[in-house]
Amino acid sequence: MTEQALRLGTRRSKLALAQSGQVANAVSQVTGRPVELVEITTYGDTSREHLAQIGGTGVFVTALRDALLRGEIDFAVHSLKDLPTAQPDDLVLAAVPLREDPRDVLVARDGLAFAELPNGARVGTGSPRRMAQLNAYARNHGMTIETVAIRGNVDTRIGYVRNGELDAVVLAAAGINRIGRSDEVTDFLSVDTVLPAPGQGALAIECAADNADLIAALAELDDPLTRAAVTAERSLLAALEAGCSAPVGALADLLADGQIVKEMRLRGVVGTTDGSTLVQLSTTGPVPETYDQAMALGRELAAEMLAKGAAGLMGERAH
Ligand SMILES: NCc1[nH]cc(CCC(=O)O)c1CC(=O)O
Repeated sequence: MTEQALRLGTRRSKLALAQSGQVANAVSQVTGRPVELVEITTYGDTSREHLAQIGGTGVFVTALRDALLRGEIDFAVHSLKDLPTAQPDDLVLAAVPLREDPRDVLVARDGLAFAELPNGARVGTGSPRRMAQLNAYARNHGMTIETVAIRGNVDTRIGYVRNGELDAVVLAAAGINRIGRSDEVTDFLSVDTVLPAPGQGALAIECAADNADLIAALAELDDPLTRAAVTAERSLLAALEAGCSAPVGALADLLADGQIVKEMRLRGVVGTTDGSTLVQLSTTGPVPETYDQAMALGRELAAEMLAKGAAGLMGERAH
């Protein structure tokens, strides 16, 4: 008798299907069971509004979570950066696999790097976080750029450069890699210039809290250091009371002395979208061994950023 297939709920976008396909293979290896993809349309997929306007929080995940709670699917794969920081009691993040490249990248005409863009260049991004940091960099380097609010899937956004409407667009490296279009990248933006969104480049595998057998099996796909890093980043976001469409960047990484890992560093930034003001700070602490320690690192940095006026820069709160 063949074992019953596990049902993996996924969005239908090319990116979602690519990352769900990868996870499906990994899950079928660790469980020995076949995995079947169940495609689900979310509000974020159908709404044509700008994410900053619809609030951002959870627009890509609510329909998947509802399907989990109704028992229509066994687990769901999300881009961690799209996941609201509040975790519902009846669902658990069973695994956060090893994160891939967390950076943002530029896709520009004529192979241009960001610093080579001509004055007046039109740079497309729907993300207030990217706008704030790109505009701040431009101001500090005597460049003038015009950030243009766009949205749409990765192919659509690259299309704006191809058809000449924009000089460049900014995307997540992880997304462009996962759909196999990394040869379009003309510049990898240093995290010293643009801190990524909290959780960027990481996936989250979520299932119902009462599904103990599946939770135990999925735990094999968890990467504890990725989980510690994204937990600190998301704790910062939560403590700033910001949503995923707020102009907040964060990245946790490990500081090593030779081969020996010494500390975890958490960097954070909040700014106005015109780039005229940025609050950018970092803190370090022991490499977290528990969820609570990772959370504490994020809260500590948030407190320092709030003391420097971060709250006043976030504009309208998503919630
Ligand atoms: N905002 C949508 C979104 N959610 C996750 C990714 C990319 C993959 C990731 O960060 O894991 C993207 C596209 C992008 O920002 O370019």
